[in-house]
Amino acid sequence: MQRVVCVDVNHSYDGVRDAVRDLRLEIRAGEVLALIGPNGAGKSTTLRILATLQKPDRGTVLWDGRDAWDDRYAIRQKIGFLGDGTALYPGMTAAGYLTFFAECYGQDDKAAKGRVDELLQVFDLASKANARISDMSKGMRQRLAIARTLVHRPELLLLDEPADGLDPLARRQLREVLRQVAAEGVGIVISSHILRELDGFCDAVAVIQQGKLEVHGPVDEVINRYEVGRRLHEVQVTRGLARAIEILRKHEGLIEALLPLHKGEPQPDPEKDERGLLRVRIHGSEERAAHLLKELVLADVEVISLAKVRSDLEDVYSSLGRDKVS
Ligand SMILES: Nc1ncnc2c1ncn2[C@@H]1O[C@H](COP(=O)(O)OP(=O)(O)OP(=O)(O)O)[C@@H](O)[C@H]1O
Repeated sequence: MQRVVCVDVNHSYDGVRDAVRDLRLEIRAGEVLALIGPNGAGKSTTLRILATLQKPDRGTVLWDGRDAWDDRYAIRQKIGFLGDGTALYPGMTAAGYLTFFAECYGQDDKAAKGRVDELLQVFDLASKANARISDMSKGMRQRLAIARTLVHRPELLLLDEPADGLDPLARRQLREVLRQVAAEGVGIVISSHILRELDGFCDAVAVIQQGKLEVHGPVDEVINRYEVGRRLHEVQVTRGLARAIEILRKHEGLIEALLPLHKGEPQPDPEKDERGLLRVRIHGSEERAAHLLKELVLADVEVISLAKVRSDLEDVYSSLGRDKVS
């Protein structure tokens, strides 16, 4: 697979409300696409349509230019899918479960054993190979479910909220595994309503709200388009904190937060403390930021730096929320 494209995909379950509307998405080989949206936004529906488990009412999914629905039986062999209610058979062992799926995909005993051992290692489950699924923790079961999606070396991996139930270490491990899988040329779509999980890990992002795609593109491009990166700045003050606040307050809505200069230090009190970190949103040109810095320095405020904060997807998301409200 080189490219999977959704072309104007629409779907409604009840004929009244659109679960997804005019969806245009593109997934490329080796790319991790984050599908982000609140509950009920249409993420699972999108993934099910991409997996050819749901026929869209209108529009098509093209798999290297060919209609995926028409070719669905062949295409399903190339897809790894983790749905939101993936069944695990509690009486099976971890190794038995993976072997069962490897055999379903037609692997002979030797190939199946090799692949199962490899996946148990990768997902840190080797010591649980012979444990019954019913005796495994939620996180282990989730790792096993994800391992199952890779048994047949898919070309497109579709994961619906895969980090659900994983602790922070397991989440990091999952990100590392998925980056390796992507590096082998697999296209990955991963849905979540928790943005922090996906920031800094995916190549492209699609934000979906009420069935409609709000943003789609490479992460950096999306962040730049929303200009959130350019707006948020941090001013590190070592002397003259109260004066700095007074000056910045003259510019309405500028100050977002006052924080300690270093993590772990107490919250500064501008009446007593000289040092602090101010988070400010500077709209407009770079010259405006330079001008503010000059104003601070001329007022004898000692500033270590006034610098842009690299924005993350969280900012894009909340900026979208603001756009919608206003
Ligand atoms: N099987 C179904 N029958 C009827 N309506 C459905 C069905 N599945 C989803 N919907 C509706 O379609 C809309 C989109 O749901 P979907 O599950 O795709 O969203 P989601 O973004 O995955 O949400 P969540 O994060 O809560 O899983 C919702 O309004 C939901 O109620």
